[in-house]
Amino acid sequence: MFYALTLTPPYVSLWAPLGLLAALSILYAAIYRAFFHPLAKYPGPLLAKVTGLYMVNQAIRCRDTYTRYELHQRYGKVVRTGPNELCFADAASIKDIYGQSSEPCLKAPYFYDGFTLTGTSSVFSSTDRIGHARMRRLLSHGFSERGVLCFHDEIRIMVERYLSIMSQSTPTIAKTEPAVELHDLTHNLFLDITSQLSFGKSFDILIGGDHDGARDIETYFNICPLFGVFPVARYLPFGPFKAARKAQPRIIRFVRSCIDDFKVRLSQGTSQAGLLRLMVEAKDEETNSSFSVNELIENAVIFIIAGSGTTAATLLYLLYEVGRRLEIQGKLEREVRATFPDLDAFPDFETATKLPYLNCVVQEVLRLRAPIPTVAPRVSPGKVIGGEYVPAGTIVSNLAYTTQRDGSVFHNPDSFIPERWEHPTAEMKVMHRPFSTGPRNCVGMHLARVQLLLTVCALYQRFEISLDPRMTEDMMVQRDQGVMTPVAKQLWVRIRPRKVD
Ligand code: HEM
Repeated sequence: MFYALTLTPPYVSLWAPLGLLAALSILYAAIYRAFFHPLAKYPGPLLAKVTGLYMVNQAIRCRDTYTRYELHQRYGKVVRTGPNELCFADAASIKDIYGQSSEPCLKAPYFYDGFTLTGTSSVFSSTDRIGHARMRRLLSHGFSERGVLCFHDEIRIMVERYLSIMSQSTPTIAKTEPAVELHDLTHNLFLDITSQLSFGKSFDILIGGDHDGARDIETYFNICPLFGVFPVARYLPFGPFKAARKAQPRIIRFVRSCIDDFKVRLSQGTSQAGLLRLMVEAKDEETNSSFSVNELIENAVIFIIAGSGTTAATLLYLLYEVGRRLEIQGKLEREVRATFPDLDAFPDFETATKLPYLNCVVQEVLRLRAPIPTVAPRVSPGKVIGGEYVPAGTIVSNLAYTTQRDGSVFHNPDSFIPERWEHPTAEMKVMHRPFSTGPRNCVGMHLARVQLLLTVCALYQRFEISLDPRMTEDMMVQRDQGVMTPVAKQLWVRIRPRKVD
């Protein structure tokens, strides 16, 4: 022991000053960030002001959105959520951050760079203004409200399949247990539709069960948002990181083969309508360019990621919120059944989109249970945001989760009241943005609406639906993992096919 002690002085002399220097640098950075940084005047938790690890910890615990919301309740409409980050919840900054502008706040690369398979950007992950505008032009025709109506038949076929699986399950299960679980079935419906449109070939999970490509995409995209924040995570040799790395080349091979097959069918004149066809055939006049193969891969995959879980979660929450309120359910059923009385005639979108109460219900679900009300970070170019100058390079966002619950704009903000949308105020329209707003709003908004309205109309047209008593609010708490989905991953309902004399 004494021998050991006699060895310590040289180490002490080497490490002690280094340790002291490190401690002093950390202390200096913390004091600077808390009291002298250009963002020092903004309120927020002390820990968030001095280290980005505060919000990283919230994200790892799936509490990023909830924590930001709580911070807005505590500190007000502008909160410093990181050493170099401000999170807003007022009306003015929505336009300043996300609106069309000659000085736009571009998407923050640290967040969006992770969403790539090949190293090429998709329309979602692009952080470059000009490159992004080119992709939006290439996609604009097919994603327009008229454009997505070309996919009506593909969508109808899948929804018919979904309904038929439900009516088949009901009588057999009914002998012992008159309930059907809709969470997985609904996710599979939208995975099947989106893969049909994006890859020209459906996963067919509704009829065929598990699909390797779908599993790989889920494995990779559950982890890849971390790659932007911690690039080193791409190379970690264990657990989900390793699984994601292994899935990556398989996804690229799979999507490339779908594209190749599709091009053959296109040349033979046997291909169907869909997003892939739109992308393969699109030409941008302004740059005289088309999508490269890697851009086709990136975009086809991002449509699956951005388009299936979001639409599924919206439908599940609609069935849940409506199912809990008999009065609302009755009103919706009466509207749908009076409009589409013939059970053999599948509802059409042009009629469905004009149903006033249905539209109110969808708006209210998207207000209270939006799938992406989460942080959408942008970089300030150095401009006035929400009335104050925000220095260049500051990460800024405006949280829809908070604005859509603002009690000064939405009365009884935590209650589900579709009627509030019968006469929305101008402020409600600004604060409500489930599909975001401005040049980076959701390109798939019209497609989502077509899928949702057709499925909801067909469900209430054909079935008597009621919530199973086992459903509790705890099961439907939104799990905050980028896309907000029911934590229990279950929605149990009782379903009886309707009979009309
Ligand atoms: C109810 C369903 C949906 C909701 C609530 C929704 C919501 C959103 C939101 C909030 C954004 C902005 C995200 C950000 O800035 O980080 C977004 C972007 C996007 N969404 Fe959707 N989405 C839905 C369905 C879809 C569908 C069906 C597709 C395509 C098949 C799609 C494709 C995209 C893409 C590609 C972007 C990026 C657009 C760009 O940056 O130019 N979404 N969506």
